[in-house]
Formats: sequence, structure tokens, C-alpha cells
Amino acid sequence: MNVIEALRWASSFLTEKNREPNAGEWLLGDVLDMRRSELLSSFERSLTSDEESRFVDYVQRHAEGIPVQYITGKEEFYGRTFKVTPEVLIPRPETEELVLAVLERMRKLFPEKEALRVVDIGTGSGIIAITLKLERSELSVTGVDIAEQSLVVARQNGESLNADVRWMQGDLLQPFLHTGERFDVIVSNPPYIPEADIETLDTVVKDHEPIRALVGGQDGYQFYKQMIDQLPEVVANRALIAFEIGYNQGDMVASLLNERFGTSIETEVLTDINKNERIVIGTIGS
Ligand SMILES: C[S@@+](CC[C@H](N)C(=O)[O-])C[C@H]1O[C@@H](n2cnc3c(N)ncnc32)[C@H](O)[C@@H]1O
Repeated sequence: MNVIEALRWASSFLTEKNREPNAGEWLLGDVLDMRRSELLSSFERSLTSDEESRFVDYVQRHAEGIPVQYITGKEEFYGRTFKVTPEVLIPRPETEELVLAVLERMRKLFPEKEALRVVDIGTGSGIIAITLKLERSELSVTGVDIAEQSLVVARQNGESLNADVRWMQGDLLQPFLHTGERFDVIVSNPPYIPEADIETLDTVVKDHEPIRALVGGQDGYQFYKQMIDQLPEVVANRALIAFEIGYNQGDMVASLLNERFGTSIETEVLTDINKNERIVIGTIGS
């Protein structure tokens, strides 16, 4: 089998199984350690029998519904490659927009390059915490997750990408309550899908990604409500709060922040590249 034959076989096999036909390109790229563009210019290259059997195994596993990223064990985020396992949410491009918004707002609110204290709640594979640290090395970044299994992956990503982040296991902002520790930037992409909506998700997501990374209680707002309740005890006098949200959760999350902080906060809802509500920003002391 050569590259073009392998891709044609994968495309028709995956189509038959109602999966994304182009997934074969990512899987073959991983087997041959080639970027997609390289792969598409190497159509005549023959696969060794070992490469061929690995590729067939990968395609069959994806046909059974296992996400490509859990098969290859990695995903790109903000131009870097992160390790992912079934213990963590697969990084989404929408979350790159959250990171971008945080970096932009940070520049406005804190024009001096300071060692700002940043916390990422529900860090998962560590993508947000690590990317912020690598983009602004002077930041002092902490990543928190309830699940030690996620933190194992986050730590490995921190080490392989050389990002010095403090990792803590804990329930939302609980580890910092009654400690006096305060943060200048609080960022979170918490689980936000309402319990009843889980059934509507694609099986590739709901049967394979961790439920604790997806479901935000009955109404989807459980984690925003808890964090916003805890926030006054951990935010600095001047602070930036940034939450990723579901496509229709902007007004509710912004009004939870407004109720909690009154006139001392300014909130805005940002839409993503697909024009869905995606981010709520709260600025305190601007
Ligand atoms: C939607 S995922 C986000 C993961 C990662 N930040 C990202 O953007 O890809 C939510 C994360 O919150 C974690 N989590 C769930 N409940 C939590 C809690 N009570 N306290 C801290 N983390 C929690 C989950 O383990 C999961 O890693």
C-alpha cells in the first residue's frame, strides 16, 4: 500500500462507518510522522508492513468512535503540541480565542510587564495555564483541577514544553479560600453543558471524553455560580476574570458577575469566530 492507496481506503471505510473521512490524513500523518502538507506530496511513498498495520488499527479504532486525538495521544493548541489522554478534554480551537482575549485584556489592564498572579481553574491538560506562561514568561501561573488524573497530563505537558506552572489539586477556588492568596487574572473553561443536553452530543464526545469535563450541573451554570461566589475572596483590587461559556450562556454569566460585584465590575460577552457567544470578560478596578 502506498500513501494515496492508504488514504483512499481510509476515506471510504470511514465514510461507510459515518465518521469524518479526512481523519485518515491525521492518523497516517501520525504513523509516518509527517505533517499533512508533507503527506499530500508523498503519494507514491510505500508503507512498511508495520506502518500499514498500525494505520489500519488506528482507522478501525476511529471507526469505532474513538476520537483521533485519543488515538494519536496529542493535539495542537496555540501552535504547540500537547499530550492528551482520555483523562482530559481534547483542546478546542474556541479555547484559543479565550487565551487570545486574556492576553489582549491583560495588556490593556496591566500595561506594565508585571509578575501578575494568574490562576486557571479546571486546567485539564494544562493548555490555558501553559500557553499563558509561555506567551508571557514573567507571569506566575497556577493550574487547578479536581482530578489528579488530569494533573498528571498537565504536569507532563508543562515539563515537555518547559513551562514553569504550579499545579494544584482542588475544588475550584477552594484551595485559596482563607489563605489570603489573591490573583490578578482568573481564567476558566469549566464544564458547562446542562445535564440533559449530554444525550444530544455526538457519541465521539459523550462516550469518550470525561463527563467531569463536560457537565455543568442541571442547568450548566453550576461551576460559574460556585466560582463567582468564591471570587471576592481571591481577586486582587484590579483584576481580570475570563470564562469560556456555552453558545447561549453569556447574559446569565455576565449577570451573575454583575450581581456579585455590583458597580465595581465591567462585563462584556465576546463571540467566537463562528459568531457564537463564547467568552465572558469581567474587569475589576479598571
Ligand atoms: C471543560 S474542561 C477544560 C479543560 C481545559 N482547561 C481546556 O480548556 O481544555 C473542565 C475541567 O474542569 C475540571 N473540573 C471539573 N470539576 C472541577 C472542580 N470542581 N474543581 C476544579 N476542576 C474541576 C475537569 O476535570 C476538567 O479538566
